[in-house]
Amino acid sequence: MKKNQIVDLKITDLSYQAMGVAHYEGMTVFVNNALPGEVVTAKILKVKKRYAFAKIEEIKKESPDRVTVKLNQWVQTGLASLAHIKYDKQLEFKRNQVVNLLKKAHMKNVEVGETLPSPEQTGYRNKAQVPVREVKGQLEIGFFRRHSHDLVPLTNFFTTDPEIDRVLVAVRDLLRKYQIPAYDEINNKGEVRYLDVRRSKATGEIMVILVCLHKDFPQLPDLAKDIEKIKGVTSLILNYNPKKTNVILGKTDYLVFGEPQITDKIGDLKFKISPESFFQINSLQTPRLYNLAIKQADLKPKDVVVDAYSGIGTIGLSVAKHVKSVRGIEVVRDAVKDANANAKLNGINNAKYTTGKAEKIMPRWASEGMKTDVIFVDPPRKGLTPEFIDAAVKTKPKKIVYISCNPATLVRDLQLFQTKDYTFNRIDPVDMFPQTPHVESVTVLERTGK
Ligand SMILES: C[S@@+](CC[C@H](N)C(=O)[O-])C[C@H]1O[C@@H](n2cnc3c(N)ncnc32)[C@H](O)[C@@H]1O
Repeated sequence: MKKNQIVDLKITDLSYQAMGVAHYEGMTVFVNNALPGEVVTAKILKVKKRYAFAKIEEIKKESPDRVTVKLNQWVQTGLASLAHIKYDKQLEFKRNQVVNLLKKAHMKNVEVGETLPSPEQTGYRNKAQVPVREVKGQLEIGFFRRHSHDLVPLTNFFTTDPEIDRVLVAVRDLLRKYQIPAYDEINNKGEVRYLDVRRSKATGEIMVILVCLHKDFPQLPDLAKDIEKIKGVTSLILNYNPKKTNVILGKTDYLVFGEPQITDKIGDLKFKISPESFFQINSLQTPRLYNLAIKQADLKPKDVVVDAYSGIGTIGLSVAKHVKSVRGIEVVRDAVKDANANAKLNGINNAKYTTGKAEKIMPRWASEGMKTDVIFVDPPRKGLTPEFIDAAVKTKPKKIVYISCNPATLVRDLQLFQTKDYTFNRIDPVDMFPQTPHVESVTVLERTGK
């Protein structure tokens, strides 16, 4: 097989990154945008030892699950790489990810629920973080083409709240008006690197964060005055990121106008959110995810609860009024400040959040003799660490409720829990990210030993 070769392929599967999978002369070929059941003529783009990448030249037989996508760029950029598949098939795809990983790990007798659909399938994101770059001599916002830093200009981000798209475009136009340069990542020059916009569905407040190379620039006062006039915008923050790095946000925020936080709601509780703090991006699906987790936790008034990887305390504070106490752990200092302030804001006085790495704090608590009843964990994609798992089980919780955004690390961690007298019999996938291959899920582990 050679680069640029044209081949006919029968697509038999969908990879976990949503690429069509075919086999050709002993090689596995990943075909962008192709669906199982399709027959395509494809051009080989890259050849490795055992696999290759290809792109479709022509679809000879189309899958009945294919839907027409208004903008090809949504699929090309990875912004919405499942958008060409019917929604019910997307849900099936996500469930299958979990089923296949369990099978690979020889984990039997586990029921995998149907994926809980999201109430909104597009426009559901309450936050957008979009790169700003110069393309053909003009400042543009958009999304990077998959596996590259080539900006594809966009104004409709499809999965983002349309009100956020409106603000993104308005700010882009102002950056052009004041001739503020886009970031040039090759030479680490220019000014605006990213636009980060958050909108609270509950209050309508909109926070704009300009991620900039410098702390200040001459046009900032005039730009700020105009941004303040954009309908709905309640605060502007300059995030200072001087480094040559792929990390989006720098370490320092400067408040240009408005409140330093945005207020959102989950159920009856209010949450104040700082720019660096994590907040679930699918506002309508979040309470449904939490309810699924909390219902299965079967909490009692005497329970001591740990909320690990707590963000701004959304899970722990949602249960605090029904249990004895909540202790939370979170690594981002501002998020911990938000969590403790959010406890006060909601009249909760039995919840306390601590700054630090969960894999360091949990062993400390265990060695101090802490006993728990229920532990909620909601780690980032890399999952838990053996140190955390060891310490968590030492505190002897009846239940560990694992909210996961990566089924591969989930299954790895569940295997380790099984060696420590914890068992589980079902996993419930929840669609937090429609049109993308991301799989969220809830698993409840129960203690079997004494
Ligand atoms: C998927 S978010 C969940 C947040 C929260 N439970 C929620 O539902 O909004 C994961 C959180 O873990 C935090 N985090 C990442 N690594 C961590 C670590 N080693 N120890 C503690 N927290 C960590 C992140 O800052 C983020 O707030």
